[in-house]
Amino acid sequence: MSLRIDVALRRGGFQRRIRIESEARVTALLGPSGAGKTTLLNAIAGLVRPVRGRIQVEGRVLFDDAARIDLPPHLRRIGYVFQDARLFPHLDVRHNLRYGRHGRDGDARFGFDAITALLGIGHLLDRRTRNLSGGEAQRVALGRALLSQPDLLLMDEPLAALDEARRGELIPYLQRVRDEVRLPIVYVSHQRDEVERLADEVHVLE
Ligand SMILES: Nc1ncnc2c1ncn2[C@@H]1O[C@H](COP(=O)(O)OP(=O)(O)OP(=O)(O)O)[C@@H](O)[C@H]1O
Repeated sequence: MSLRIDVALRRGGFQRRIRIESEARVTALLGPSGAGKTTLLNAIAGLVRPVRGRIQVEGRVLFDDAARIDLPPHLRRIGYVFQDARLFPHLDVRHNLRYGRHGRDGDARFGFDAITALLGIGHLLDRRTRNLSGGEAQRVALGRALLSQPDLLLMDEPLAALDEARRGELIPYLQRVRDEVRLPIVYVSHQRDEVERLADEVHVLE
């Protein structure tokens, strides 16, 4: 796992240089509101353009202003899970999972059956998404992200919208993804205890 980031970011009046070098499976970004955590994830995903700098994931350069490299989001091979699941309300769980799937099942790194089993969502496939609990919806969102066959998974406070009990239910699934899926993960959170249960390395953005 390798992540090399050195970027200058600007959003309105916010301006910051962020440097992260990590070989960890799960790299956590911790820091107060407004520290730039979401902005950094968006820069990695290609949704925010850094003023300058370089972003390299697993040896692949996604952005390098000096070399004029700026891959569009759909070519970055990144899965993104947000605070809210953002599932498509008009599709059932199966079609949410199949949305954005790349490659054929046979040669896909993350297969449909393996991912639904890993996340314990096999029994939900025919359900409409509006009837899911918050934790179930997050597991489907995570499955959808993994089935897009990413090289890197970004998670922006995936537990923040859940109550304490649901949070406790979801954490073991996040640990399973960490342990059984060979994929670097960048995990944003406000909660140090949550980060300590999930991350190998913690970067604090002040
Ligand atoms: N589109 C925008 N236009 C102007 N300013 C922005 C924009 N997006 C973010 N900012 C500012 O950039 C700074 C960093 O925001 P960001 O959302 O990255 O912080 P964060 O660390 O993720 O915070 P939180 O934990 O509250 O999500 C904030 O001061 C925010 O107000």
